[in-house]
Amino acid sequence: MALCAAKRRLLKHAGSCAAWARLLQRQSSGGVYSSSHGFNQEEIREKLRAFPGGSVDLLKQESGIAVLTINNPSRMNAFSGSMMVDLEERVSQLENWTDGKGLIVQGAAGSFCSGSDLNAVRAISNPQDGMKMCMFMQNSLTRLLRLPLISVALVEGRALGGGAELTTACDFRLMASGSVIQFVHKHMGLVPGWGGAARLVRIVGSQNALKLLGGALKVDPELGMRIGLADGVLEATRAGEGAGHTSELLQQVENWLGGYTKGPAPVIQAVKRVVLSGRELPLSEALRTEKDVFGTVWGGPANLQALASKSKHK
Ligand SMILES: CCCC(=O)SCCNC(=O)CCNC(=O)[C@H](O)C(C)(C)COP(=O)(O)OP(=O)(O)OC[C@H]1O[C@@H](n2cnc3c(N)ncnc32)[C@H](O)[C@@H]1OP(=O)(O)O
Repeated sequence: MALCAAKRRLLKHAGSCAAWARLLQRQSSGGVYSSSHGFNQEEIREKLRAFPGGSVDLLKQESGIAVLTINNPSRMNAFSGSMMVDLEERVSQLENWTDGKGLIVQGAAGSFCSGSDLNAVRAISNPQDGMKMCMFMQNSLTRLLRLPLISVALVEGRALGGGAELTTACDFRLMASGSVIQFVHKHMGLVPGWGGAARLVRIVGSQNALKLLGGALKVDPELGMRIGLADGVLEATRAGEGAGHTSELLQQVENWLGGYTKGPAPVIQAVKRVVLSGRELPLSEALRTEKDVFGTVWGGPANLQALASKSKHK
């Protein structure tokens, strides 16, 4: 009898593993463009690598929270071509991180990101190359937002242009006092192209998005909180800027994120998946996905443990 129950549990677990694999496939293969759209990833990678400088660094921590750092301080963390390729590679690593629960995206040395590197932009200003860069970055940022991790942008200093778009590819944004998010595209004769407009509308609504893009408004933490672009304001206790100041802010963000990532990785990842489905899919498809995700945690170790401990939620 006990053997049968154990076998049933094992079969159920195998079944949920298969469901899990299907979900991973469905949600993380998730770029927007493929070869059917004339998108040749290898070709654009090669082109982008011709504009080197800076890096995008990934630190995966035992806590299940990773830190992704946009690192090009001499250009206010602008994205060179090679950094765009780096970003895509880091997203791939995060897609395969089974123990992951949360992600913090930050800029190095006290500033978030000043968008695309204007030197690279000038060199690829022809429409064909611009489209390719745009598709490449849309794919990477869409995959970033679709990671089964709860993500937060730590906005310190300035997030301009593509940097502002990057903040919208995270689930949450926490703004340090004195920081600014600004969609400066209009001043550059542009509109967002990294998916930032589509995501912004979903975050702040079309009225606010139109104001932010049409006016190239500077969003400080106060305005950010008012329109729902910011989810919190970070106040450092140390005066000024510098390494201590930055690591104090990072610690504050880790603590904040810890409030949402406490628990086993499969459960936290399942939470992100059901919210992501609700956000992106038509209702009937979202409901079916929710059922599949539910199947991955129902009768799982955390669920059985909670049942055994007769937990109460007072
Ligand atoms: C679809 C994507 C669309 C886009 O992202 S378009 C790009 C939008 N971003 C911009 O236009 C940013 C332009 N930069 C600025 O406004 C200012 O540099 C910024 C960020 C406010 C900082 O101002 P300051 O604090 O006065 O510092 P600064 O101007 O002396 O800058 C320090 C060094 O960083 C460089 N830098 C800043 N942003 C850059 C960028 N995006 N691409 C390439 N280089 C960039 C800047 O040129 C300067 O370098 P250098 O010391 O003169 O060699």
